[in-house]
Amino acid sequence: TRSTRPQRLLKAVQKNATRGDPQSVISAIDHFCRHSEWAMNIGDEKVVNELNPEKVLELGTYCGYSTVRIARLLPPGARLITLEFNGDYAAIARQVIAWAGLEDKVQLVEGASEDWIPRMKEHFGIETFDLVFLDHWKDRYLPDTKLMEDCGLLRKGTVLLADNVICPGVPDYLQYVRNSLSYKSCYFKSHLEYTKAEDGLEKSVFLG
Ligand SMILES: C[C@H](C[C@H]1O[C@@H](n2cnc3c(N)ncnc32)[C@H](O)[C@@H]1O)NC(=O)c1cc(-c2ccc(F)cc2)cc(O)c1O
Ligand SMILES: [Mg+2]
Repeated sequence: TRSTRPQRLLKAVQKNATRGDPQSVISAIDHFCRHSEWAMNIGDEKVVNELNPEKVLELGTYCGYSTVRIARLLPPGARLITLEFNGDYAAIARQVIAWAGLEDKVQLVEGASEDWIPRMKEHFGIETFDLVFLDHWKDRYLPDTKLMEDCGLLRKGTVLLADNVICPGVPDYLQYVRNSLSYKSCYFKSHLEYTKAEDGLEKSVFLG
């Protein structure tokens, strides 16, 4: 059978990127997406701010592109936990993360966000997160944000960074973080990865 897009993305990484060099992995995936195929990553325009977080949670790993983008910026000892419920994608992402040499900073968990958010404390010994990157099914952003609040995983100053708030769009989530007194929210206009369509990131700081 014909290979899948994630499998072709992984091949492009193994062919064009240098083991242990995260930047070369990012460039290989950018090149693959921009010139050969479109994949649902955060694009090379949506730069993740230098927040210097110690504890990061990513919802929706896909092929691990944004995982590598974030993890390469983490200081020594910092950790990124990323959740992906599609086993095929998780298998690809694991190899992309390993190729970048970031496996000791990244913990990829194969499972659904709604099942694993309540287990962060007892299973990973996580008190609170410094940064959460929301990039999974768009109708899960709001329920999972409320779940993280209820599980006490957000602290004063935790940053929620939500991808695709315009395209495909997350209207219920935007309405919540922009009107809730518990968040200070701002929008970073960008483009849907590798296209001219408008998209953007919403950055929301939890006020406690
Ligand atoms: C949702 C996907 C990303 C991944 O998330 C995993 N996932 C899901 N729900 C859960 C969960 N509840 N727990 C754990 N993992 C979970 C999944 O399996 C995908 O691998 N991303 C997108 O769909 C996505 C789509 C577009 C896009 C834009 C314009 C178009 F015309 C079409 C598509 C752009 C983007 O930038 C995206 O990110
Ligand atoms: Mg996305």
